[in-house]
Amino acid sequence: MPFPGRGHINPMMNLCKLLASRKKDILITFVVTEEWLGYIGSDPKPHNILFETIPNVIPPERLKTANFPGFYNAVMTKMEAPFEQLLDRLELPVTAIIGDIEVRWSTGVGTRRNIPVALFWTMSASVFSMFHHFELHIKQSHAKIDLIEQVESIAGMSSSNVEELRTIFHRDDPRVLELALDCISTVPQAQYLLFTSANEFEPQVFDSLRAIYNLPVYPIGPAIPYLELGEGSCETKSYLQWLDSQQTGSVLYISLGSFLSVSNTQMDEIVGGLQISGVRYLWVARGEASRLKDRCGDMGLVVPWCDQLKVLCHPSVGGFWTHCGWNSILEAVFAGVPMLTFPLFLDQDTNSRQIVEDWGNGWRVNDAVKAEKLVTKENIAELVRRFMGAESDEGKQIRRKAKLLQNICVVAISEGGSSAANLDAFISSISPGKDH
Ligand SMILES: O=c1ccn([C@@H]2O[C@H](COP(=O)(O)OP(=O)(O)O[C@H]3O[C@H](CO)[C@@H](O)[C@H](O)[C@H]3O)[C@@H](O)[C@H]2O)c(=O)[nH]1
Repeated sequence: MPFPGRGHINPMMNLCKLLASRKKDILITFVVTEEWLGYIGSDPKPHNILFETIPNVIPPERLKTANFPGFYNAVMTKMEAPFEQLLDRLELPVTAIIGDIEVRWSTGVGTRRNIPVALFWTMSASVFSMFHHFELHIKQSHAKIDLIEQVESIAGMSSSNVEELRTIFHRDDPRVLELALDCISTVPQAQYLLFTSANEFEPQVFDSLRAIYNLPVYPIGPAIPYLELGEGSCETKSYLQWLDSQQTGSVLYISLGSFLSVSNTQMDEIVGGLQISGVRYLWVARGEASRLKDRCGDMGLVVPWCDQLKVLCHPSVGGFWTHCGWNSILEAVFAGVPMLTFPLFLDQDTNSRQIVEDWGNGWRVNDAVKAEKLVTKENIAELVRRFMGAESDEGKQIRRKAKLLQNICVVAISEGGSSAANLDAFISSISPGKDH
């Protein structure tokens, strides 16, 4: 049961494909709303993953951004009953439920029906840990989340995390933070905890989570579509052909996420800055693609959507300007591409810091804490030129770090690697006949 959003459905489907590839006789029912079946129903998938739907009981995707707290709340309150009705209709008994933590109610369903539940977290383990410690602090001090305004420190949390929580509290709707914390509080009722991360990406955090929770913690990631990289239809996409005609490492790939947009003024500065920089770029701009196309001239290609992992793995792509959604970051890590970070929402400031300060495979475009401030086209041009330039020592350094992390990633998902072993351990523990 994924949360209905691109950044959640994709990793959940990738997780299911990984499970199906390692256990041929598994049968997976992937539950989506009727609206989401329309978006992903015809995507290729193995025969042992089946779609089932629940009615459109939540607001449609096109209204999501206008009232995200309302949408988030609807997922947590309206989907549980139709999900249970669906369970009653299924022919085969369910041996395990994998539920996105952010649907909140899957552990309740599992407990009532005596079905083991694996909760799946689609952000980083570091963000999970930050929310966990904040939730604990609030519970223990009987305070409301606006206590983040006054506190200097919280046990188990770095001062950067406290600052990032403050940013989330101010910039995003506090109701979203409150609901996310509520979801985290359900984790002790689950039987397993799954992450789309690799143990080696956030080793101390995973150690501490294993000490906190009395249940198996499995980092199985990255849950990105690497199994399908070699596949594809015969027709080559025009943007891949365009990339074929560019020089190695010369193209900056830009994507600012699947559902939030930046202000028009900031967008104008980004377009202006790219033009001045002289760097070639491929920009995924969804609804804004046609407006941007007219203004980008012949240095850039603007498309509404692309096969992102294929693009990041293309040899012509030398950098990624990202809004820091966790899936996009994992794809860049897998591809060994350094990042320019431009966080906009919830976990993205923490992700940006992880890239810039912990991993060293990227630079910031905007300062996380002062994200409201406009970044001018002059600053953008200078940064992009420096970032993509082949010669500078600092540029070489982030590219070296990106390759190092890529190697760690490849080892983790290869046979005998930590993520592959965790997938097998999870499969074995939910297989019939095992004692949960
Ligand atoms: O042209 C495109 C653009 C995006 N994608 C895919 O869309 C997904 C986007 O996911 P992500 O990068 O995580 O961004 P969001 O959709 O914005 O993710 C939401 O969910 C994430 C996981 O919970 C959070 O980290 C983010 O902050 C939150 O905005 C990824 O799988 C991309 O590969 C494409 O395939 N083609």
